[in-house]
Amino acid sequence: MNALHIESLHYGVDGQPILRGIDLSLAPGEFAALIGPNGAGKTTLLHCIAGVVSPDSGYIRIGGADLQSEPLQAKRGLGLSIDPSRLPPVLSVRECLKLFADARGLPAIPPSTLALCEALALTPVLDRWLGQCSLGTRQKVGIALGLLGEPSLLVLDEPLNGLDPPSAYALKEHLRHLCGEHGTTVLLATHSLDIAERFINRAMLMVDGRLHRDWSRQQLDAIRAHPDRSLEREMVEAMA
Ligand SMILES: Nc1ncnc2c1ncn2[C@@H]1O[C@H](COP(=O)(O)OP(=O)(O)OP(=O)(O)O)[C@@H](O)[C@H]1O
Repeated sequence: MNALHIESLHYGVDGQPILRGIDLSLAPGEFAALIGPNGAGKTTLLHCIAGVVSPDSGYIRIGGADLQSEPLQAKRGLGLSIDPSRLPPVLSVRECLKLFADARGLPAIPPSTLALCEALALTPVLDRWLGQCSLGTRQKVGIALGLLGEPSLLVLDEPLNGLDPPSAYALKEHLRHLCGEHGTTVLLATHSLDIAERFINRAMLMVDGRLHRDWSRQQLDAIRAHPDRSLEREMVEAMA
């Protein structure tokens, strides 16, 4: 069964089409990047998958459950990184993690989340108010919240933005471990092609609300192995 299956997805605002017929399937354990120019529709697609906005037509199935007709079952397996601007400023990092653990039905902040916090250098700020944390720190908290409870499908919007290099490295290694060892599926939207191309095993180029090009694991391996090729260059050529 696919971790994510999308068919003929359309979405628009005020009569303006934003997503123009998306078909996409991700298998368990796939580590996929959604790339593309500004305004292509990447965030909108992630918001449709997370149920933040409802598509005008089409289907989204998460782990076999239809997002529209079985939303609770579909969202049970989904983790979404939280935008740092939406974190409550008057809660401490620990209180916020605890709140999300409660919402997932967990008795406490799971050890795996505390281990991720340690890897992301969040441990020293666990008792600091979110309103007093830097943007990069809140970005890390938003990621830790999305990963809490080890959901089987992770949807991350620009997770590497604002992360210092050691934290970005720790996050990539953590995600790679989740995909490889736990069969977690990751879909992340990113502009950090130079970083992403080294660890993803699938890349999809979105242009003007459509998936324009898809690179498989084998094609990415060939790009990595060639001294003159890069995903950045492939993307520019695909858009020419
Ligand atoms: N609520 C909204 N109302 C009107 N237009 C919107 C709304 N949300 C998104 N759009 C438009 O939809 C298009 C796609 O936006 P989206 O944020 O999904 O793109 P993106 O690929 O994530 O871009 P970026 O790389 O810049 O983050 C843009 O033209 C944007 O202006």
